[in-house]
Amino acid sequence: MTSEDAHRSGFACFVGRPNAGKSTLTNRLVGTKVAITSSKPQTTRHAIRGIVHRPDAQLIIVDTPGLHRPRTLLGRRLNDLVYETWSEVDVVGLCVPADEKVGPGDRFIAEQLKKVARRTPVVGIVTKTDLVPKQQVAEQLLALQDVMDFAELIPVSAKDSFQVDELSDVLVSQMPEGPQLYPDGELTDEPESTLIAELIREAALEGVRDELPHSLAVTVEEMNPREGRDDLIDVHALIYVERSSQKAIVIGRGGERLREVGSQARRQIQALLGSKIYLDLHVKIAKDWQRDPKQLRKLGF
Ligand SMILES: Nc1nc2c(ncn2[C@@H]2O[C@H](COP(=O)(O)OP(=O)(O)OP(=O)(O)O)[C@@H](O)[C@H]2O)c(=O)[nH]1
Repeated sequence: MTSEDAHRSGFACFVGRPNAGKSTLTNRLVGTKVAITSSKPQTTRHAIRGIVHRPDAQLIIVDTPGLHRPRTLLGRRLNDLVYETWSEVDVVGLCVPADEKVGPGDRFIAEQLKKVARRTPVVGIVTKTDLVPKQQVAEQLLALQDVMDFAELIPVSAKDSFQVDELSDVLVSQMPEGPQLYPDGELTDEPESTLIAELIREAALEGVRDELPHSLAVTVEEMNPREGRDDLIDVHALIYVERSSQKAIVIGRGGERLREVGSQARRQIQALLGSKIYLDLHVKIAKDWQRDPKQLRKLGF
């Protein structure tokens, strides 16, 4: 093998302001749903890895939470996690949606990238190109070029799969030569319970008020095959909120919302596990958990 066609492997992560399309792009690259997506900003909390298997390369994608003004202990921990990720990966993709002007938010992220991860190459990605005419994509690429020094610039649409393979090529070209790091067929190294908790959180966030997202956390307390049956798994999970008013929102009138959340999450979890599940969901109040180090640890932060 010459170095031209040697196997490459490494880590990539996407950054960008909330709603830039990072999770959707990760899912499209990996080809299955691993990171949660939502029209609400800042819903990605865990560094979920999706793995792209190619004959010539293995690309591990780390999906970081959004950077934001740290008002709580959780906010600070999330930002630290972002900075740590940036300096450890082989390449960062800075995502800017085609349908929104390049602005102070993007420049702020670029400045942080230059400071924290000077040695990490950055690829500029214009996302959601399906939403605007070609001319506007070209203009967006030009505007993005002024933000920082990019290793490469590329427009993509996760929705239409436009240029997604090309993006994969560009990211792989920044990886060092190296062997496959994960076995074939593995899509993510997150434990199943974390993915399940994320799916429940996603379902619980659907259609609720803007202030709720950061107050919601989900833990899977237990997950066991039903005794005497090999086709059913019992999953017991807790949804944590901070106040009784939030508990009321999540549960809904007569428990209606919680039932909807449960049945939506159940469908997704069944697809993930390939098995029937019984989902037992409870809502608990953990007062001000975002400010309490002990509670944060318990919830996995
Ligand atoms: N039309 C179109 N919409 C997209 C595309 N990619 C993402 N979206 C939508 O944009 C919204 C945000 O997408 P996400 O992937 O959740 O964005 P994100 O950057 O991960 O968001 P945070 O987790 O909040 O940081 C969702 O409603 C997606 O459906 C795309 O290629 N085309």
